[in-house]
Amino acid sequence: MVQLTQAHKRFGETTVLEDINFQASKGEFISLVGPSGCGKSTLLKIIAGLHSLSEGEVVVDGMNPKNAREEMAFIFQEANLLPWKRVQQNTELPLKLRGESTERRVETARKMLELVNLSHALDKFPWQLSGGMRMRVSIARALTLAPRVLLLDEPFGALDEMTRDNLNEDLLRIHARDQWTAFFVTHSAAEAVFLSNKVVVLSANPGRISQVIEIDLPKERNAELREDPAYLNYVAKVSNAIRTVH
Ligand SMILES: Nc1ncnc2c1ncn2[C@@H]1O[C@H](COP(=O)(O)OP(=O)(O)OP(=O)(O)O)[C@@H](O)[C@H]1O
Repeated sequence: MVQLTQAHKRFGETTVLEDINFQASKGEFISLVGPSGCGKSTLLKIIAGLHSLSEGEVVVDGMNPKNAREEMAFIFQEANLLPWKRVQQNTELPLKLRGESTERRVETARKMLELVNLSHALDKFPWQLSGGMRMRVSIARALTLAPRVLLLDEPFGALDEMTRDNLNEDLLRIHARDQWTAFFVTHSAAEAVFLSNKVVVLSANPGRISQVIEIDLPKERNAELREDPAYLNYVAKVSNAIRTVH
């Protein structure tokens, strides 16, 4: 679904990403971790077609990312909701921009808001929501596009631990249903392990793939897993890989 071959990215004289070779198949959940500034966000933006490569190739579903934009959705740390629009209208926005009919927009947005447990909040404005609820709207809005690739840049970084854990579980439930391919940037080893089947550890200056850690845990994951020794071992392994990366 996503393939990077000999990918290099420079900003001016500075090489930010070097020699990135990686591929993700349909339905994989890949987390990107590594020290601050190692190029995680840049890598997501390259896959999204928002930055172009200096050398090498990136292919999304057989296409140049710029031609695959309709297949991808991006979720940022900020929910970026329009303050003067209600939850329902905020969620419909991408479909409106795509020129979908009102009927289809309304129906799809309602379904996605139901999926993120926000059916009770359709008429609220963003300022009437908690941080976790705003992020749920942001997820619902991205899902209206029925993406095949979902790119998430530290989406839960600003939330408290319990809200983050709940959202992680919801995200996995939706992933099991829809099977998009996910690239998820996080600073949390625990979050990366809980969500992913692979954790990519990047080193900094320049950003290179230091390790790919396969997470061999059951596909169905719930709150109980957080106390499982196998899960905790993986968290220790990923934490250690981030700490010792060079
Ligand atoms: N548009 C840009 N122009 C120039 N330099 C950039 C640009 N975007 C990012 N950089 C540089 O590229 C490097 C990687 O940035 P990036 O945001 O991808 O790192 P990151 O791993 O996501 O960091 P963090 O974990 O702190 O969010 C940084 O040194 C940054 O200053």
